Amino acid sequence: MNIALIAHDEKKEELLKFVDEFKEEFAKHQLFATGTTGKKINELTNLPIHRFKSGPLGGDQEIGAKIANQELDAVFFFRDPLTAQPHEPDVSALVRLGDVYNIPMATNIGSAHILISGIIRGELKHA
Ligand SMILES: O=C(CO)COP(=O)(O)O
Repeated sequence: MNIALIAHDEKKEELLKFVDEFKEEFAKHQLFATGTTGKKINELTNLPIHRFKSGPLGGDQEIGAKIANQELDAVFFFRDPLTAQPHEPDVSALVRLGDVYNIPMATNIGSAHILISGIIRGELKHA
């Protein structure tokens, strides 16, 4: 499966810990990320990961384009709901496209655990 991993700055530690915890599973998939998130995941886990631009510089839009081209099967997007983002329109556009194309998308650690469980069990449509 093609999986995108994205986190806002205040949520990066949480996503890193999550990816590290499920490293064995993530290693079985093709991973994509926004720039800084991908760099940090790769440094921590050594997992190969395709990095797009940093979110505020267009990375969210690049991932959105991948969704529109139906090239992503699942998205983990740990959003920070308490901090204003300069690229909020891009964030909304990414989430919107996820809904347009019915892409399973976890936007917090609670739903992330459910989504990774589904992936591990092969319950996703494209798994
Ligand atoms: O801003 C982001 C998502 O909206 C994430 O971008 P970075 O991974 O480059 O920090």
